[in-house]
Amino acid sequence: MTVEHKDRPPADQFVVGVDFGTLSGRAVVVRVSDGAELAVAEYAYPHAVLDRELPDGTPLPPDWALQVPGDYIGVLRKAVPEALARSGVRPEQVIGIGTDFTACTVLPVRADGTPLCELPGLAGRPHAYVKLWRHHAAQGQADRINALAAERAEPWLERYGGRISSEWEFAKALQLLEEDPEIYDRTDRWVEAADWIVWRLCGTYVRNACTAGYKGQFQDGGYPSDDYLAALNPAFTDFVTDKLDQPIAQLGALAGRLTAEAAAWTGLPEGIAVCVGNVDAHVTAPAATAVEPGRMVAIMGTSTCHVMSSDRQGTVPGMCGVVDGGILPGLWGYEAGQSGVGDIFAWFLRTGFPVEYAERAERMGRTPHEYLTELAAGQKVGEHGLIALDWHSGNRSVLVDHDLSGVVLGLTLSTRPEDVYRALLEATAFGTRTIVEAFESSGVPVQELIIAGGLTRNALLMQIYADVTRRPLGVIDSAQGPALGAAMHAAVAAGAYPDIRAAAHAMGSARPGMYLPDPDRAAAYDRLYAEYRLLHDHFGRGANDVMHRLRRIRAEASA
Ligand SMILES: Nc1ncnc2c1ncn2[C@@H]1O[C@H](COP(=O)(O)OP(=O)(O)O)[C@@H](O)[C@H]1O
Ligand SMILES: O=C(CO)[C@@H](O)[C@@H](O)COP(=O)(O)O
Repeated sequence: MTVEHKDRPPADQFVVGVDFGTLSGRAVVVRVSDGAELAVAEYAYPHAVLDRELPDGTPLPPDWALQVPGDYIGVLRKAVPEALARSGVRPEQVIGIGTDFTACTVLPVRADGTPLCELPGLAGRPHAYVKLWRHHAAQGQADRINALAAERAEPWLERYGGRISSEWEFAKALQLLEEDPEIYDRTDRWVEAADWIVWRLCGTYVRNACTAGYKGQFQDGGYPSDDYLAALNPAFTDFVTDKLDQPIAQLGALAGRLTAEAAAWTGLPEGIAVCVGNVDAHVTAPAATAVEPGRMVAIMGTSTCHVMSSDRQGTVPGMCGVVDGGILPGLWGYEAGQSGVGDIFAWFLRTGFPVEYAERAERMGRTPHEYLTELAAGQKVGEHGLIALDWHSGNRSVLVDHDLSGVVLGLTLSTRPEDVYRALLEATAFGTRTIVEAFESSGVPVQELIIAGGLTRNALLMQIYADVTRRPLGVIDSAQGPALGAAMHAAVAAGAYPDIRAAAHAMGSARPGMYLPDPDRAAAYDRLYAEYRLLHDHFGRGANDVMHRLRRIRAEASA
């Protein structure tokens, strides 16, 4: 069904946005004319993240993080029809569906898109599964990729701040080749989950420009050369030609039409527009109306991604990449990030939240996060005497080293759980300030910080970020920013808007200056931030390599 473009679409047209996060998928039914979200439904992945063992019990080494692709189909079969039912919208009123995904979340598939982990006899092979974005076991391959690229002065390296991450497509594929060549050989396509889910919806495999650029190193019309790949590993020479290369489409483009199978899963009409895939961070920028240069959106959830468009092409040390049109057409899209944020807070709840605290929280009707946040909120800056490094999941920006690890300094016998929890909240704010300062000192100005993602629910965390960064914080209006962004791109793909900027002005919204920096707290945080940066450089830039030595000791012990 094609939609005639009008100045403002009719109020009875709707789109569905589906945000595939780390632990769950969220479907939202959105009104095309104004971005109103009529209903949302969430489906938690039954297998969550496989980081200890496969479903059949096969053990996994440290730093692995896999997922089961069937869980993603569960989101289409459960969350989408549930959101549609809750919305009261009739299926025939829906003109398109858009999706966004975590990235780089990649999987090996056969030519028809069948994941290798679903093939007979491969359920016990770790490399046959989806490698989640935070799969960090390819750091060795990433180190070799970086060393060889620097040695050969590969032109694309500077587009990624000088270092390629172990989280991205080439490092993960090289690990697959070198650790399970049979699975590598049986892989017809190496696919981003962002594109695989669109393939499942419309039967067409097209790569989206966002993951191709940031995670697949596609720059200036090409990938890293075959002879560079051959120098990495001769068996890797044809990786791009044989397993990666595929037509690339711009964000907001039409990937195809909803198939009969996907219509049966979702309850949506066969033939509606299916938008090209997108990434959960980048898709959120227009939902937060950040369509002008210099407006940085930090999507804070399990991890944090910092995305910002600029009219300047620059090199920011340790950024995740700069891609022409990576976020918005016609502008350079920058990405940076912190691979552990909400994940670090979750780790502390698993390991440092005493039973008596849990009982008190339950009696008060608070979640563990809410309870610890309330206890921590009353403290003055620095009162706990702690400082932490937010590297429990490695460091994505600006050091790009996932063999680094977390630190909490200053512990005494009187340190309480709420003290450590607050120190962890603050450490992630120091990490964001480090990134913002890297942009500023590289000549790429950050005019405004807008927060999106699940962590906007924590007001103390937001205020800490305002105080630490000494910047007013805007907050996106939508509690489902990525899903709204995906819905907006679906509206463009369905022809309701000429481009994503027009959709952003009609459907996106954010509140500027929701959290303002307090001068006294900001001054107190400057002292703690100075200590954070000393630790950052001491442990992260080679002065003391103890974190890497500990990993080697652990690897030897676990071997
Ligand atoms: N009130 C809270 N304060 C701090 N962290 C929270 C709170 N609620 C949830 N989290 C963390 O947020 C993360 C989930 O973020 P969310 O944006 O909902 O999902 P995703 O990262 O999958 O998109 C989890 O790691 C969880 O520990
Ligand atoms: O890395 C990216 C985007 O480039 C994210 O998809 C990844 O950090 C996961 O994000 P979430 O924390 O699950 O929202």
